[in-house]
Amino acid sequence: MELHIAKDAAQLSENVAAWISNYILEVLQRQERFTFVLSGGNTPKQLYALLAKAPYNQIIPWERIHFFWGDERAVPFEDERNNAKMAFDTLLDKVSVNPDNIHVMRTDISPDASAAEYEKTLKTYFGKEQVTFDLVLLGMGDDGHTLSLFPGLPIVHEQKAWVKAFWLEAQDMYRITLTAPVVNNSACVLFMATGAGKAITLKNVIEGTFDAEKFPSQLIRPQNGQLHWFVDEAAAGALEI
Ligand SMILES: O=C1O[C@H](COP(=O)(O)O)[C@@H](O)[C@H](O)[C@H]1O
Repeated sequence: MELHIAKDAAQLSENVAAWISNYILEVLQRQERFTFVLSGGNTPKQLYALLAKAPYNQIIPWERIHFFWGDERAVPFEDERNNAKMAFDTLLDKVSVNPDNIHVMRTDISPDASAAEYEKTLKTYFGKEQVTFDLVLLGMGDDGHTLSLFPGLPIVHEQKAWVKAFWLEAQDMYRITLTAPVVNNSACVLFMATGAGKAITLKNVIEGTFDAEKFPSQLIRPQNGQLHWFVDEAAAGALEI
């Protein structure tokens, strides 16, 4: 695991934008297409806005990138809480992506149907054996959740399904999420976490004993890939390093 600490959230977003851009360009020297899994929530908004502007809007070959989502809130696309809408508003509507390469988790059908359809999409793209994303961008909630893997819920233990929908009582909505084993097959996973509100949880996730039931972000350990944590000083405040 590599830990990268930035002064604040703005600097963090700059650092991640530069890192991702270099990584995409490097990987695309070896292969034709790049698979990029986007996260939702607040943390990546600044990053997406930066990627949509110079120099990144010009140097990244956007038409060669396939976009996927790590999780979705099952609310209509027009709803501000919809993770895909946030990515369209901040990034995808502003760069020259190929619309056929954008693979959203649908919220206009039932959550279970959407999860089944997404799993089919992944199998069509990657083949039936396993998914290997080039880059998975993740956030971590103050409670230690990542994707839609929330503390204390059965979804944390899912080993078989690649994508699953479930009712999230605490937020009065369905969630659709990739599962931990799928993400752990990726070539690279990059977490972003900012703010003092995440400091104690981050310490538990990175330095604490393994308790995925309590801190699902601990489940993310790519088997053969890289794991990067990009955090700001406020989030890193309780770490011992
Ligand atoms: O609900 C979600 O939360 C996490 C973390 O969000 P943040 O607002 O603390 O950055 C996010 O990564 C996930 O995609 C989203 O659905």
